[in-house]
Amino acid sequence: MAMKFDSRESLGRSDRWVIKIGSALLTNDGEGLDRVAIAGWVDQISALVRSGIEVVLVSSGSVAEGMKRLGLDARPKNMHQLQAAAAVGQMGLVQVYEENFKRHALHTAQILLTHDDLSDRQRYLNARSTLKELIRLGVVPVVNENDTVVTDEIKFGDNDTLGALVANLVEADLLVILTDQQGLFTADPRSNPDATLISETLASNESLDEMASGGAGVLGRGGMATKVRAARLAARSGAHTIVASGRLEDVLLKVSSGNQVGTWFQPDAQTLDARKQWLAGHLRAKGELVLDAGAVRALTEQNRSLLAVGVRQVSGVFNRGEVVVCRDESGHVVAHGLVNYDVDEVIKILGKPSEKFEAVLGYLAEEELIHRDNLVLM
Ligand SMILES: Nc1ncnc2c1ncn2[C@@H]1O[C@H](COP(=O)(O)OP(=O)(O)O)[C@@H](O)[C@H]1O
Ligand SMILES: N[C@@H](CCC(=O)OP(=O)(O)O)C(=O)O
Repeated sequence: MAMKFDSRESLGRSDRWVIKIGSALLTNDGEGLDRVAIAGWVDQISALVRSGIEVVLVSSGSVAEGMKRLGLDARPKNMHQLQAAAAVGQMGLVQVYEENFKRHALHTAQILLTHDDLSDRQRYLNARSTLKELIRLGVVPVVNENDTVVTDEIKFGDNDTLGALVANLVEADLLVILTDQQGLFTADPRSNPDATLISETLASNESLDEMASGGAGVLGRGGMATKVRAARLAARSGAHTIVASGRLEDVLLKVSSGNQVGTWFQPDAQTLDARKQWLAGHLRAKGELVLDAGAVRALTEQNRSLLAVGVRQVSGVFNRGEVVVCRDESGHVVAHGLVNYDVDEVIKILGKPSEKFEAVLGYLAEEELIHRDNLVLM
């Protein structure tokens, strides 16, 4: 299958972009938001919108701005202090975007999301419809994590992941991640001055993990590791990702003219349909199943449904219809799927063939524990 965007030029002309601006870039050396820099990105985004590109912005910066407003020197360690700082700072963040987009006669909209919003199918579909309607109206949505209500268990934590899931949600062609480095280097350039910039790669390239293992900056959350992961998540809906420096002059306009800036992560040929992308995007599931080697082969090599007979262990609390993670016996994630039985029932039927279900449970709801239509390999 020919790739839809086979050159920087064609990608630069694509219709729908998600642009993520990271904490490391947005903040002025711990002095709150860098308003001059933000005004510059807004000028560029406005030019893109005027040229017909639909843009959803994912912006970090609430914690950094909140820290400044509350007079805090260091990022709070205490969860509630952090959430309070985010709540205060989010006001400043949307204010800056609103003011700047107004200069270009463009409206903005605030969208705050949590992981739960995207795990629940109905809320996911609602978020999608609202974002698409805003785009249709020519409004620039400004998305951030809803830091005030998230807990450790349910947070995205870094906005790269959020950006990728938003790219899936709106079926973007391109995810642009602006950060404080020129792109992905062969090693963390902060500690490896000889590292070189990767200019293009397949998102699935496994050697990227080692290169990106260097951690984040002082204010950033995930470093390059979450950007590589984001590129892979975005690739599931066929989106390309460019990681580039937000400090490079006219960086977004350069991307749109097809200049070779940053690192271009290309998706593999195969993309998932929208429902399977939603399944794949579950980063934290309600439960886990451990599969034996035969079940792993049935899923990965033969494209079969998961039967209870191949399941060795179950954990978590889940009901029929919820998403569970399937792992092999060494702990590697093999698949995500919508399970056909509640956890109490799975405990009773695991390791058993389907014809025994009736004797054990008193009924047979489905032969498969997870039907292959509801399974996505990871
Ligand atoms: N291989 C690499 N190439 C480039 N940057 C890397 C690499 N490994 C780690 N990093 C670090 O990732 C940081 C950017 O991530 P992060 O601090 O999370 O920024 P942001 O807030 O923009 O997401 C850079 O400052 C850099 O030091
Ligand atoms: N939601 C947080 C952003 C989290 C964060 O810093 O992420 P990232 O920009 O990916 O390093 C905030 O607005 O401060």
